[in-house]
Amino acid sequence: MNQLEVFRESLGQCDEILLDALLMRNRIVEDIMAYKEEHDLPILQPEQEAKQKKWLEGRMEGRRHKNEVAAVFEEITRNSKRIQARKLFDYNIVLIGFMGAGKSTISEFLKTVFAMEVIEMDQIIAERQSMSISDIFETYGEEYFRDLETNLLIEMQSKKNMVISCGGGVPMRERNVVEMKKNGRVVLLTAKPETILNRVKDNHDRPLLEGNKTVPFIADLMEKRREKYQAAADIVIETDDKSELEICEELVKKLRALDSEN
Ligand SMILES: Nc1ncnc2c1ncn2[C@@H]1O[C@H](COP(=O)(O)OP(=O)(O)OP(=O)(O)O)[C@@H](O)[C@H]1O
Ligand SMILES: O=C(O)C1=C[C@@H](O)[C@@H](O)[C@H](O)C1
Ligand SMILES: [Mg+2]
Repeated sequence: MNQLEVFRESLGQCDEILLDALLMRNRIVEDIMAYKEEHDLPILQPEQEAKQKKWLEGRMEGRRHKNEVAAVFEEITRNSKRIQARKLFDYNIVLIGFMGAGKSTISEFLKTVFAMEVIEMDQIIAERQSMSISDIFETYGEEYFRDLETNLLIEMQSKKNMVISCGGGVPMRERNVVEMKKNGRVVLLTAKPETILNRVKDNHDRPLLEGNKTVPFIADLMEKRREKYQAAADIVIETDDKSELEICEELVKKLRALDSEN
């Protein structure tokens, strides 16, 4: 064997070790999940991730290839999250609820903790049409916009493990509810009108609320939509005075309970 062949042989041995370690790590991730479920422990423990990051920084301090190694570990962490998410949910999670209920916030949190992909329906529709939602309403009318929503929900049926953050009016059309349920569990986020007002008062991106930022207006519109939202929901989560972590933990628990019934 010449020197080059010796190096390649050694590299191959390193890859074998890495491969075995990765397979073992992935199995342990699944075991941890199963243990947490069995013992009714919180699935989400973000402090663990922070601990692992700190450990790596300590171990790599002043060493060569620090950034390269950090990038590999980031990817390993992301993949562990994906493994967890796939084990927990083999469908899409569809978030519905009133403006300001926290659909986008909780979607982003699910993306962080489970590395799930997020579809912001309003954003995708606006991007694809190269128009703002208000302009689509003004130019083509609400029916046209609702058709775009229906088509996007149908498109999402071929995907798995996505978080779909719906526009506030999506569940108002019955067909949309039928389509979202074909490959998704529907999570209704609720909040009291006072909470909603508090959350949206300084924001100007919600045309329906512009000039109407009062508790009576929000309560009235909420009441008009309540029945349809409730009818669409597989699970409901009240979000008042709860952190993102608490809401997501409740979401995981309730969805798992629902899945074990079916
Ligand atoms: N659980 C929470 N606790 C405190 N603040 C929250 C919570 N959830 C969301 N918020 C805040 O409320 C505001 C509105 O939340 P978000 O944009 O996620 O609502 P949304 O349901 O996506 O609204 P829209 O239907 O208009 O898109 C944001 O500023 C967000 O930071
Ligand atoms: O509540 C609604 O009817 C809407 C909410 C927004 O997300 C947009 O989808 C649009 O402005 C309609
Ligand atoms: Mg949103």
